[in-house]
Amino acid sequence: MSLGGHKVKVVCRVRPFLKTEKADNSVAVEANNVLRVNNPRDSTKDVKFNFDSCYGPDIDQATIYRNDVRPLVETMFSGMSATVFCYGVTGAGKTHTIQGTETEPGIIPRAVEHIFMHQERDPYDYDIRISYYEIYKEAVFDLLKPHDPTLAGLPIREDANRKIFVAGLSEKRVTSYEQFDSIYQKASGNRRTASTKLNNHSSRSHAILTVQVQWQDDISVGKTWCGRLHLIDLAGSEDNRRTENGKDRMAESSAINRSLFVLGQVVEALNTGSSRIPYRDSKMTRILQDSLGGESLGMMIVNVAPGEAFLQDTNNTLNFATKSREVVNKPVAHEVVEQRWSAADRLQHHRGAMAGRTGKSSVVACSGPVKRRRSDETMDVVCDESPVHDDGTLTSSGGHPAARRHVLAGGQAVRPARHSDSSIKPGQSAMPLPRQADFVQRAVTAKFHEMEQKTSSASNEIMERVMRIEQQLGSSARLDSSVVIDLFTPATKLKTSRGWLKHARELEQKGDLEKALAHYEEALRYAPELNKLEAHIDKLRARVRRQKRRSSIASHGAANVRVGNQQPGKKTADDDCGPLWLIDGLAESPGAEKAKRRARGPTVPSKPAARVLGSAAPQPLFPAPTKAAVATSKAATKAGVPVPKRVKLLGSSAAALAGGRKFSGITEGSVHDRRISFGSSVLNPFVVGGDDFDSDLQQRLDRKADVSAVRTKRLEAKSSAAARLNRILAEPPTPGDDRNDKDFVPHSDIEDDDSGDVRAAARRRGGSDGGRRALPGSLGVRGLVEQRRQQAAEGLEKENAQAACTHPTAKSQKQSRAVSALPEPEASLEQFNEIAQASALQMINSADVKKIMKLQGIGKRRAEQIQASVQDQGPIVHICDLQTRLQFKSKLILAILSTFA
Ligand SMILES: Nc1ncnc2c1ncn2[C@@H]1O[C@H](COP(=O)(O)OP(=O)(O)OP(=O)(O)O)[C@@H](O)[C@H]1O
Repeated sequence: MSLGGHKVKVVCRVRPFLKTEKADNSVAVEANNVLRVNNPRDSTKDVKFNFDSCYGPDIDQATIYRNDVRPLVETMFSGMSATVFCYGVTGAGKTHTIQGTETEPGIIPRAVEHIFMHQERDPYDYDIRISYYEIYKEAVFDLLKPHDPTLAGLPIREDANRKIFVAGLSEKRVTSYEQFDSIYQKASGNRRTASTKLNNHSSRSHAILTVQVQWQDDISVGKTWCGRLHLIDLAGSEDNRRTENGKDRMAESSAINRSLFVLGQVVEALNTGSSRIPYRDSKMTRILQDSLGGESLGMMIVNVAPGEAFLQDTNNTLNFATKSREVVNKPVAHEVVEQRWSAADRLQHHRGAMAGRTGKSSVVACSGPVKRRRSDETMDVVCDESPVHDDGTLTSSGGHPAARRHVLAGGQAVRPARHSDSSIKPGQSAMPLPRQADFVQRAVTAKFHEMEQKTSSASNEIMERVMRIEQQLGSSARLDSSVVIDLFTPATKLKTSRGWLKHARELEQKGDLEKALAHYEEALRYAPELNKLEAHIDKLRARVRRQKRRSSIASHGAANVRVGNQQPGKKTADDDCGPLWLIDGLAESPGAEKAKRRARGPTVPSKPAARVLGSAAPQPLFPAPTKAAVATSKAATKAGVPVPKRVKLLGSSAAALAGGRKFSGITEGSVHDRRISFGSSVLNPFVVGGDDFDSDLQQRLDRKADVSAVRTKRLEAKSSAAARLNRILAEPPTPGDDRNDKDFVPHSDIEDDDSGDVRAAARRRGGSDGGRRALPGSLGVRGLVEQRRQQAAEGLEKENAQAACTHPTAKSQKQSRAVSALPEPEASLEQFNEIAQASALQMINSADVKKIMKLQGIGKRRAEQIQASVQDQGPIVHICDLQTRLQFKSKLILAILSTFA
């Protein structure tokens, strides 16, 4: 029943200045419906906005409700839907208007109170239900349930009448205002709010409270009417520069602003008559779809914050509100909308109705949507209207749909029982029938009950299926495929299953077993009761496995089946290992293997793999492990010789393959610590092996032993060389005949030498004489040390040669280099160190990166550091200056000195 075009009503409300705000005259209500606002671009000019009503800061909540909201609430009782939503920037007073406070209740409490008052006045029995949800970051959450962060948002759907609803949303039936209030207060606590710079309790979501009233008309009996009221508190648009939102608040804010932007686009599209209205672009507009250009009555309360600070926002809000006034709705009265009820309700109602019909209960009226006048309390709702006249003729039309089911094919009908009449049993007529009709009546009654039961169980099943789906929808955004299958009726499931079966059989006949298997499995999903099919699938699975194994062996070659996770064609380190013979009989116990080996005796082939694979007949293949083999294996394990990981299939598996029999070998396994495991079977390590395996292993062991012997010798040689060098260096200087006067450097000469020469640097080392002391070993020391140096070098060379190391290591080479690069000699270790220091300083003060890098422990970075320091701060006088100037650790300084050691 359409009631013609109806424009969206727009009401403007200006909130009072808050204590923290500075009052001004930038926004003012001029008349009942005119609002004057300073032009934000030119404060000398004003802009005037016209709305259906305008309320200033001094107008209370009751007035607004009485003047504008109450008439809209009344329309519910004509079976219409109405929506009231508050719009405005953050802190403009939306929540205050719609929700209010304890002392100043807002629209929601007033409207609900009004509905209950209306109910008391009315003769009808109203079924009042509420649902309450929020749209937070584009996801819908049920506020009547405690917030569960693991749950995804609820989906928004369209029913058969193209009405939008939230699937899986809970509804609560309320019978008094007090009950509503306690539920509402608790649910409001679940709403997400946060403190921002502009509002201490800023709503971070759009909140929608729906009150649904349903009742049955007593004039047009059988018609159930439903009126709905949606009360919406939209979150406010936010300028993040002003709110100074953090990361979390920003994410919320962008979701809010985006949905409000879409709201603007929807209004624009409606006003311009666009072919596409972008309702679906945001959850909020999707929900408001019916109220903006739909079949609901719509009212928008525009909340405005006064003051210059909000002037720009106020102008934007009012411009949007003006546009919204042009939106036209086409409200209609809604008759019975049972499909909106949750499956649980429908099931409950249905069960109640069925029970009522069979005389088990008379509580239908309390749980179901079908309401009756209070005066009919004791009467079963389905018996209210009889489809038959007293004379047994069929009513041509009308009557409750449920009652219509009482009519039978043969034109006979039964008048169902009234529960108020306890003497009448179910199925019995309330009216006496002619005698000859008794028999017919009984037969008909029996038939009727049979049909009722069938219908009842089918309906129950459908209801239960729908309930399961609704639950799934409520708990997760994704539907399980099994639930989707659950949607089908048994007949559809069987039909679908047959379709899959047909294809599967065709594929099996063609020999495409894998695909056939997949099709059979799919068929089983739809008809899990088919036991034979299950057995067939098992068989087919085994066949597919065998087929795969055969093709794998054919492609890899039976003699070279790899184990482990190696990728075919990719060479790994294991490839270099020798082959590991895998001998068949893994599943057998070690005892049985032993017996077999004993029986075969010494006729073990030396190269079984080659032989067996080349032959068509199976051959005995278990070489008895010789003592030597056992010892070798143990030694190999001990020495950590890498275990070969390549496997060759031998034994009856390979032989069977060669002989054309069914192959039962194993292609997957792992080798660990010389044991090969395949599932639960573990191969005895000593069964693994053949002559060539053992000899290969022995060879490797020998090689390993050689290598370690060489290494030990080399190490010994090195350490003795080092010891020798130390001894030489530690020996005290013995001045003697080798004294060489020309090597004596007079003090004055050194002092004048600023070339950075080692001795000069050594002299500069400090001390009481200021470094002017001549080197103590200068009396012929050079000759002596030169001799020692030569001796050391010779010794080292000799030792190196003795080490019989044909491949000298880098370290020994370095050592030799170090010996040949020994600095100017001196007589004692102390003096030698002095010279080392001087040499190091000489290289350092050269400020040549390449030269500096020759010092041990100095890389390019450090060398550059040193260079920069020398260039900036002058030469380094003492080696310890490196510590103070460049924060070098003493370890590093020692390393530098050791360059010359
Ligand atoms: N008419 C009014 N009378 C008195 N105080 C008001 C009025 N309107 C709003 N306020 C006060 O202004 C402040 C902000 O109001 P409210 O929280 O309702 O704003 P809002 O528009 O819902 O903001 P947000 O969008 O951030 O949730 C509150 O402290 C509220 O008490």
